[in-house]
Amino acid sequence: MTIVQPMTTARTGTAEPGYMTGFGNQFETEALPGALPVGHNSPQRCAYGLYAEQLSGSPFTAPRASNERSWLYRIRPTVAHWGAFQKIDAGLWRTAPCAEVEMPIQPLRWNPIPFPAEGVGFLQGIRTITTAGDAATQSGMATHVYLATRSMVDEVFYNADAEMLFVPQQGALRLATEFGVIDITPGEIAVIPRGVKFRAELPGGPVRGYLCENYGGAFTLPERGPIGANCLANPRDVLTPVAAYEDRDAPTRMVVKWGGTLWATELEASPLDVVAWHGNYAPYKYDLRRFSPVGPLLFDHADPSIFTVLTSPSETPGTANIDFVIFPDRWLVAENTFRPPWYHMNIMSEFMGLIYGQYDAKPQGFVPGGFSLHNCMLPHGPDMEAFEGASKAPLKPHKLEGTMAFMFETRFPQRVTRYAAELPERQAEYGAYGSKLQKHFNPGRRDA
Ligand SMILES: O=C(O)Cc1cc(O)ccc1O
Ligand SMILES: [Fe+2]
Repeated sequence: MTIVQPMTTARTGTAEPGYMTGFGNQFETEALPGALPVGHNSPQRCAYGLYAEQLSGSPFTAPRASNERSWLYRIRPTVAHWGAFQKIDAGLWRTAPCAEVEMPIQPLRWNPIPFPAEGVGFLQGIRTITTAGDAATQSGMATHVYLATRSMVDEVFYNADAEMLFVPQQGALRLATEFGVIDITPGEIAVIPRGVKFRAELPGGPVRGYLCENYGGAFTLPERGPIGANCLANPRDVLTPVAAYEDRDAPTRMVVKWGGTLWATELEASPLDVVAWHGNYAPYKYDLRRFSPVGPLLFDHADPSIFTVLTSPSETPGTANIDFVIFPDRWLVAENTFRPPWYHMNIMSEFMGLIYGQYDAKPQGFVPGGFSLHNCMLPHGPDMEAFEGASKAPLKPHKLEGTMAFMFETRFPQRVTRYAAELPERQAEYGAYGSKLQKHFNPGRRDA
């Protein structure tokens, strides 16, 4: 297999080899000198006999701030691969709308899903936990756990239904994409835009992680408002790969997810054959430990939106199709304050996962690799242990360390799949965790 290493790496500062820094830039990168046309998108004949192809992530007429497209200079155009397709089994992968089971009204929580003893490939290992909205109307999302013990070999995939946000929890994942190669390990995330072909490889053994399929507006960095120009996820820490192509004439299976169905076709060559590209529609990665949290410096617990890494906007300003929020290492300093999350009910619905460490609202039972769902307008908050501990803890500055929980929060109710509802890892007793909270009321004692 030929993976041609990049010749140009418009690298600055702290970027790792093979990546360019910045978010939403107009990037340009070429793996052969002169492969990118200068001042031109579509010359009569492209250098090296390449084909030019535009990949549009937004309508042509989208406003500049949300207009996304790239030009790809490739060995064969994608349409050259368009042979006979066969519908294939989507396994445990589901697409919204998906009303397989009644929506439970309880809070739900699961232990980590174990690896199947017989091993599993990457696409077959995607297990849908929740779906929300409707992929066909380009709104909503699906949450999944991915489990894989085998790399994709002679196989590539693209998703026409959704942008894909990968959140590794165990093991290193290599995403060999049309735009270049992205390596991620737990603590990092990667986003692959809708329509971008890739192959998932496991350089270090089995992988498990969380995956959010975003059917709606492309993820972007949230506005910072009065926070100003710095902190939260800084654009310079977002990394986009430089061009790297395969000139590989070997039978390759291409799987396409389109309209909730998986389709497969046999190609005579690898379609990861983009020698050069330019534009602002491209995959990227980000190390969540670079997130600079901003929080309450004197009293009270702020809304978790202060920890938004990426947001998928809807047509209603401030009402996200999805917010991707993290709970990273940080200092808790608030005085005379109950420091963990408050008890609450929320119009948005909250899927949470734990990458590593302990989550302060649920110190036990919510374990790395596990996940929970607190749906639209269903009450939740710290469990009894967290409440009792935090109500009595001395309020010295305290550092939450070695922890990384996250939330996929959406404006739409999330439906669990039959698979998730029936998983043996579902914690049957979790729904009643709130009933352990004690009555402390004492009308005769104001400073109870
Ligand atoms: O429910 C949760 O644990 C997530 C969450 C955290 C927080 O600090 C405030 C609100 C919220 O929904
Ligand atoms: Fe919540």
